[in-house]
Amino acid sequence: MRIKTCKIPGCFELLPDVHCDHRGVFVKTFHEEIFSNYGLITSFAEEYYSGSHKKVLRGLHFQAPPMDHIKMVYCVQGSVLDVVVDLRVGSPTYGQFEAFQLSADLHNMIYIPRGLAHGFYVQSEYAIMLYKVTTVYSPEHDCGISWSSIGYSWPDSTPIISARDSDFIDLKDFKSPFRYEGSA
Ligand SMILES: Cc1cn([C@H]2C[C@H](O)[C@@H](COP(=O)(O)OP(=O)(O)O[C@H]3O[C@@H](C)C(=O)[C@@H](O)[C@H]3O)O2)c(=O)[nH]c1=O
Repeated sequence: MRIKTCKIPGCFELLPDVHCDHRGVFVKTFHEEIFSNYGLITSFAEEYYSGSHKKVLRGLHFQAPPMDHIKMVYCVQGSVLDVVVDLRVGSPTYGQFEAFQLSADLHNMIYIPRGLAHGFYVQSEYAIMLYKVTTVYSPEHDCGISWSSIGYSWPDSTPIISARDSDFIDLKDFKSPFRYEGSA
C-alpha cells in the first residue's frame, strides 16, 4: 500500500496493492500493521456503504465532538468526485477544500481526519461508497455544511440531494467546534 500526503494535513490518499489476474482483481483495503506503521488509526467502530445514482450529491457531513471521527472512504463500484473541507480552527488549510477522483478502477481510498466535512458527487451511472469510521453513528451529532458554500466548482449545479443536505448552513456562517491539534 502506498500513502500519499494531501494538501490538508492529516488527510491521506491510500493506494492499495492491486492483484490482477484472469478472474479480476484482489485488493486489501485494511492491514493493521501497515496502518499502524504509517501512524494511521487501526480501530474502527462501524463500517457501512451507500449506493447512489448518477448526479447524486451526498454531504457535506461530519459528526460533531465528542462523537467526531476519523473516516476512511472508497468507491467499490463506479466513480465519484470526493470532496473534503477542513473545519479545524487553527489549521493551515482551515476553510479550504480538496477534491479527489475516487473510483472502483483507481482502487484509491481517502483517510479523513477528525474535523473535516466530507461529501461526494456521483459521475457514473451508479456508485457504491464504503466507509469505516472510528465512532458510532450519533444522529444528534451528525451535522453538515452546505455543499454549494465552499467555493468548489462542482460539475453540476443541480445535483440530486436529500432534503437534509439542502438545509445545511453555509461554511461562512458555521461556528466550528473543531480545533487543529497538529495531526490527525
Ligand atoms: C450515516 C448514517 C445514517 N443512518 C441512517 C439515517 C438515515 O435514515 C439514512 C440515510 O442517512 P444519510 O442521508 O445521512 O446518508 P448519507 O447522506 O449517505 O450519509 C453519509 O454521507 C457521506 C457524505 C458521509 O461522509 C457519511 O459519513 C454519511 O454521513 O441512514 C444510519 O442509520 N447510520 C449512519 O451511520
